[in-house]
Amino acid sequence: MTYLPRHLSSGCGCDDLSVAAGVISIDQALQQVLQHVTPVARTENAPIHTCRGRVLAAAVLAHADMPRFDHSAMDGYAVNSKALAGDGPWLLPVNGRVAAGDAADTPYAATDACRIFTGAPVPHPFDSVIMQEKVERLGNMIRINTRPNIGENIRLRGEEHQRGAEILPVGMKLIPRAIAAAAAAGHGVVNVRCRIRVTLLASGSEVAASGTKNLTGGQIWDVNTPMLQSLLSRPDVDLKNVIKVDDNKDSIRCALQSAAATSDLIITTGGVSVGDEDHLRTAVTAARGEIFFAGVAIKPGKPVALGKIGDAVWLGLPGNPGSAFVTWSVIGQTVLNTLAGNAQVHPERRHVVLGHSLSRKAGRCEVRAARIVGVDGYGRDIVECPSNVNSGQVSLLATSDGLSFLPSETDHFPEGALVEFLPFSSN
Ligand SMILES: Nc1nc2c(c(=O)[nH]1)N[C@H]1C(S)=C(S)[C@@H](COP(=O)(O)OP(=O)(O)OC[C@H]3O[C@@H](n4cnc5c(N)ncnc54)[C@H](O)[C@@H]3O)O[C@H]1N2
Ligand code: MOO
Repeated sequence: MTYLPRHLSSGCGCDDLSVAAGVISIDQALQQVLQHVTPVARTENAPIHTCRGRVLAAAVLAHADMPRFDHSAMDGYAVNSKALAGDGPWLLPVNGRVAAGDAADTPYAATDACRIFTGAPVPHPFDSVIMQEKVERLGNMIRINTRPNIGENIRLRGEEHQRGAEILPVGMKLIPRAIAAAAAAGHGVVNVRCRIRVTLLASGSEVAASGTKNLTGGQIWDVNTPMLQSLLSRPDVDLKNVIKVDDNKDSIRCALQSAAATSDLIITTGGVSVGDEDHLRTAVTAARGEIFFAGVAIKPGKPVALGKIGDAVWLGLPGNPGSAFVTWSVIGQTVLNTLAGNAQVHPERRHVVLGHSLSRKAGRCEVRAARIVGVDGYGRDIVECPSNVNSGQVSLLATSDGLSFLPSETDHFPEGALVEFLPFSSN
């Protein structure tokens, strides 16, 4: 059987051969992210039930052995199997009763039995619990026909983990199962990274609020703001400001400077390309910011940029909504996960099978929305992609299942080719 590795690494794994002049590969862009972006240092203690989606800033250690004491896994009778002489059946007197919550610190005679219930501590010297269905009750006696195994139906102290054991590692994103594990280890509060303070800035004089009635001239509805607001609606993000700015370098510079004072991350859309009305890069520089890269061999989304203004990271997404979505998914998520201290910085990709042949112009790694249409004989998902991509179109994204990655140097893909796939469910 052929095993394909689950893709947790950075790029598309194939876009580092020939890239257009002046742009870097997706892999290189993601390396730049890891080089320049560091986790936000602020941490806080929070009640565990509020921590879904938050990132652990300190490992969760067990406050006690788990289970904390030997206890019964069944309702029945605790007996001492070593005291059952010869062959059965055996008759034992039932002296005592232990229920969940009882202390059970009084020892019993070795030849006694004790009524016991699920979760109750097992008193000394009992070494097994017989389910009540397997016992015949005769007044104050029980009759046992089969010798119980030592340890039968007893959960032993520390068998799951010992006091001090690491239950959850630093950098883990808390899912409900992890919250359960923290609670079982004795924690009511955990230490998590503070939420990442984000400013979202949509640039473009033509951009009008989504839903605006009676658009005039060259106005368009704002797609990027609601799209990114919803993508940023996650527990590790505090979306502080949502701003719209016209294509004016000074206005953009002012907005960036004030955002930098209150944000860990500034996400802008539009104005990041090379035209006279594209002011983001010059505004970042005018705000005494630094640009790490501007231009990646990704289609759509080539002008995507990363930099820093003061202590705030700047992520410049292109204006075309399809490009903004793709670059957010491929690069932005890694930026945010890194800031959030999440140990898994890259969204996880897997391999899927192309359900049809596809030809295109090589040069950039192409990231196309894809729909899962079936499963092949090996259980691998089969996907279909649209025949071409327009970075302004987002309606297709809404009905797709994920993004497929077409390597930069390849211009023809036969039916059945394996391609990388980033499922939307993990976004
Ligand atoms: N001479 C060149 N021109 C362009 C290049 C290039 O390399 N050389 N790259 C093209 C590519 S690729 C992209 S992608 C776009 C991105 O440019 P910008 O990031 O500067 O984006 P804008 O020009 O501001 O806008 C592009 C497009 O998107 C619309 N838009 C902007 N904001 C929103 C919004 N919030 N909601 C919906 N739509 C939005 C805007 O009206 C434009 O139609 O540059 C190419 N040009
Ligand atoms: O890279 Mo752009 O997003 O093709 O239009």
